[in-house]
Amino acid sequence: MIANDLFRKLSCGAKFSNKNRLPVKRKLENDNAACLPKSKVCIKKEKDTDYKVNASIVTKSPVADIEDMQIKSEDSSSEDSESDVNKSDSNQERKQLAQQKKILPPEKIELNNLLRLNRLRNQHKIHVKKSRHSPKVPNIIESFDQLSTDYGVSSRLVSNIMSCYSAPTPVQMQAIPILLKTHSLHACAPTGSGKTAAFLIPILHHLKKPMKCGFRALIVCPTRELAKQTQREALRLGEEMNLRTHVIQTVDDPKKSDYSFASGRNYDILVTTPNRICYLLSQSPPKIDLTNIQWVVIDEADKLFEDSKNSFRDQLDTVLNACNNPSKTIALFSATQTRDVNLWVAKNVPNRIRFSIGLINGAVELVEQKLLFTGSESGKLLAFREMVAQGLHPPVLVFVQSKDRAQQLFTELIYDGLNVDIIHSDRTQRERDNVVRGFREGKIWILICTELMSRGIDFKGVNLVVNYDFPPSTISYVHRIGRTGRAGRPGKAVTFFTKDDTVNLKSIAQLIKSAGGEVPDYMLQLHGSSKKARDNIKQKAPKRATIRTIPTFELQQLQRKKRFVSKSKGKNKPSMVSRNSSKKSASAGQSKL
Ligand SMILES: Nc1ncnc2c1ncn2[C@@H]1O[C@H](COP(=O)(O)OP(=O)(O)OP(=O)(O)O)[C@@H](O)[C@H]1O
Repeated sequence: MIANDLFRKLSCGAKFSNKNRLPVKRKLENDNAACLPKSKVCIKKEKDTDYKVNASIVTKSPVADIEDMQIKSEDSSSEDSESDVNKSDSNQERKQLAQQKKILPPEKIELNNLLRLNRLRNQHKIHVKKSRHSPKVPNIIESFDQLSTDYGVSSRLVSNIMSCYSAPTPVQMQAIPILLKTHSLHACAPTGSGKTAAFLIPILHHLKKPMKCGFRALIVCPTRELAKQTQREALRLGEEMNLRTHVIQTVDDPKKSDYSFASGRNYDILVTTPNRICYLLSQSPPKIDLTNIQWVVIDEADKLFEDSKNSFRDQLDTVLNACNNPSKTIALFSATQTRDVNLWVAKNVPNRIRFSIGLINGAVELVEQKLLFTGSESGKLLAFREMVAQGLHPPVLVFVQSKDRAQQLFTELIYDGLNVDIIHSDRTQRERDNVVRGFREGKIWILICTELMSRGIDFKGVNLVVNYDFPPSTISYVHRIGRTGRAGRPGKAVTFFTKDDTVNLKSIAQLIKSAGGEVPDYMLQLHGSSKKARDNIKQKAPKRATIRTIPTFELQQLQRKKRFVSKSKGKNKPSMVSRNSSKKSASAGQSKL
């Protein structure tokens, strides 16, 4: 077929007499055998083209080939009238097409399509993990248009989506069709990869319009900030659909916190933290009715499963018992996964589909990551000031390990004349809301925060994350630095460390390396720390010296001591510093920087 096709192209415009009408294949062979200089050129061309055609066939899928053939046969029909050869050519093509159709039954075509979709899954690093009880995994979607053609999603919703986003992200490609088919799901996808829209779009589609039967969807988030952000996204995607998305503001005011059966039930979607919902359920009679819930989404699932005083596992049991609709769909999303969550999900949602995008618990490759040894606490402050002096590009998020330290750093930086604020759980809700708004609007350039803000919060265009205090775990690291490098944008993350931060240093260095970053070899060769040490550091942050500028006088004293130490070391005398490690580290920091 290829030779015929080529021949037709090369011979375009030439006239053939009847006696030249040999079968095309034979004619080409004859031409090759007795080639004149002119025909040599033709043959050479023919070979070039032949090569190209062959190459394109190799790279295309069988389905694409069939489509190609159909297009070619249509094209050639216009040329056919020009010569008899072309007519016979076209006949032959039609025969071959019919033959192909015979060779490829509809199932085979379907199979080819599946192969193509699987190739796309690999390309987007979508890894589906099959389990015994999970249903058939729906095909991925490649564009948002498919939502209306394949799933009957309303044009209103599709146009809302397309006014926000042009194409689905990998997690959306796979999660949206799964949830549109109302299958339960457990998905793990990198920070900033669009998980929120992945669950909101199917929920908005299924709920369609407001109804007076109370909450039909429940989204559980670890913090109120994240709940409000999810509500905002729901309002944006559900514009003009009139669905009512509610965040519980208060549980103390009886008038404002009655969501019981008798309360009018003018709500559709509830976004909340587990504590609030459990509190309302624990009232007698319960102040919230969840009997009509068809969708339960657990966002940041592994955070909610972290052991705390009010273990979320118990809370979740309470919540799921209250959502007693047997046909509800349960979806769990997170950027990181822990064994605990996997075990819980396997036991409680056995029929879920499980998939992940890219490396599980990996850092986003778009973030340029750096580990910076500062020697001591005062070294950190110097390093931060140095970064400011060199020019910071706001907005910048700075993570510290406690509220006290947030306040200490704030006090230092505000006197440097920086446009800085803090957010932590001791601030009132109004203060927290104002700070988040100020940061979003660019009024605050540097936001100092605790672990509270490490999960889920989507500040547009954060340029830099500074881990002023070393994160308590690799998972915390992934989430903290995931506040930058979101939705395909690049970002930077700098993590300060001192000699007190060795427990997770190796694993974080490995993580940076696997995301394509550079780390010194010695970090990768460190001994791995024990599980006990890792658990301890998660439970209790290391004790650190107060964040404060060391007055010049004190600094001189420290330097004198340092000189004394180095002299006495030279004389092999016991070091003063070895008896006072914090001072030793302070001086080390000064020298380093
Ligand atoms: N299809 C898309 N195309 C472009 N941007 C998108 C798309 N979907 C979502 N986004 C944007 O990507 C950003 C991150 O989305 P989102 O907050 O849902 O991420 P996430 O995966 O939940 O992150 P995290 O794990 O940190 O919670 C948001 O600003 C969102 O508007």
